[in-house]
Amino acid sequence: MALAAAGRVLLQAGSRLGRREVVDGARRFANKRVEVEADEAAGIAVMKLKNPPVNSLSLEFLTEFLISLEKLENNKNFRGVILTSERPGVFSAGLDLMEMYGRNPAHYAEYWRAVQELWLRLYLSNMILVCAINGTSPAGGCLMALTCDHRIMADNPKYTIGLNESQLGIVAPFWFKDNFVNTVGYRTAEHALQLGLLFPPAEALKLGIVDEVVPEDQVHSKAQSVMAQWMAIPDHSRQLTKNMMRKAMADNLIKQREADIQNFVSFISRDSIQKSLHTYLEKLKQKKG
Ligand SMILES: CCC/C=C/C(=O)SCCNC(=O)CCNC(=O)[C@H](O)C(C)(C)COP(=O)([O-])OP(=O)([O-])OC[C@H]1O[C@@H](n2cnc3c(N)ncnc32)[C@H](O)[C@@H]1OP(=O)([O-])[O-]
Repeated sequence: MALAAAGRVLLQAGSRLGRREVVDGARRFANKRVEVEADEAAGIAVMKLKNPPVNSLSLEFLTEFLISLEKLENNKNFRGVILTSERPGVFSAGLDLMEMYGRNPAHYAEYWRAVQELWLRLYLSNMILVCAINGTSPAGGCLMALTCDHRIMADNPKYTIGLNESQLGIVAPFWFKDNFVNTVGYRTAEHALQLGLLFPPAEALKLGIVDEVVPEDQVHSKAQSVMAQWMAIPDHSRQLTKNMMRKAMADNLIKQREADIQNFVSFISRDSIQKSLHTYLEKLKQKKG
């Protein structure tokens, strides 16, 4: 119920943005920050993140992404989605730091609700989600990948993936942590989360953060062949199994959603946390210069 209500709010916000356009009938649609190549006959869509420069998960991005996802969910012909980046090199830089820095509590609350919604919608999706990780994917970017049923990463040692929040002086919330623990196991998660570790593809594969590492130019073909394998399983049995595996963890957030928002708002509003974010943003700037 709460999920549906939040979804409606996002849809209203999306139509206010007015940036959605339908291109080429049902086959392809795009808004400013997400491009969807939808092959209705095959039942598969490719969702490409395109929020330059680094696909950060801004509020506008989240709104547009959720609208596109809902559109696919509402069309029963679509059974599978491949998530990838329109910009090879960066899958997603994670949550948008500018949404969490120097804003007011109402903004933090609105932003956090949208981040929760992204996770819940992806994590509980009935569709098959395959992630084609064609670039670096820290923090929120890693979380998006973790919601998928299968993860394929490009074999480029420059790319990293993981939950690096503690390096920024912030803390991955319990549901990021739960999703990570359920993927890599408790001890690995405990170690990696405290140190905020980011892993290159070979290590990510060893730890089970990703399921496969393939040459960069084969990420998309591999994603298509993995999708074909998953599509061969009857939907009802796969969906019931997925729900059985995931429902309890999602329910844990749903039942304390408002408290989680309040926690985030009071945490991120602290002077010490704002200072940490300021320092991190300065570091990013210096790296550039
Ligand atoms: C409790 C909360 C839980 C939090 C979860 C999270 O996800 S926290 C997030 C944890 N995420 C991270 O720790 C990742 C931080 N980012 C990086 O490490 C690198 O940007 C990169 C490796 C992703 C790409 O390297 P690259 O050499 O291709 O690109 P570049 O470095 O030159 O950046 C280009 C521009 O983008 C800007 N910008 C970058 N990221 C963000 C962002 N998340 N947001 C907003 N802006 C961001 C950057 O400042 C610069 O702006 P400028 O100066 O042009 O105005």
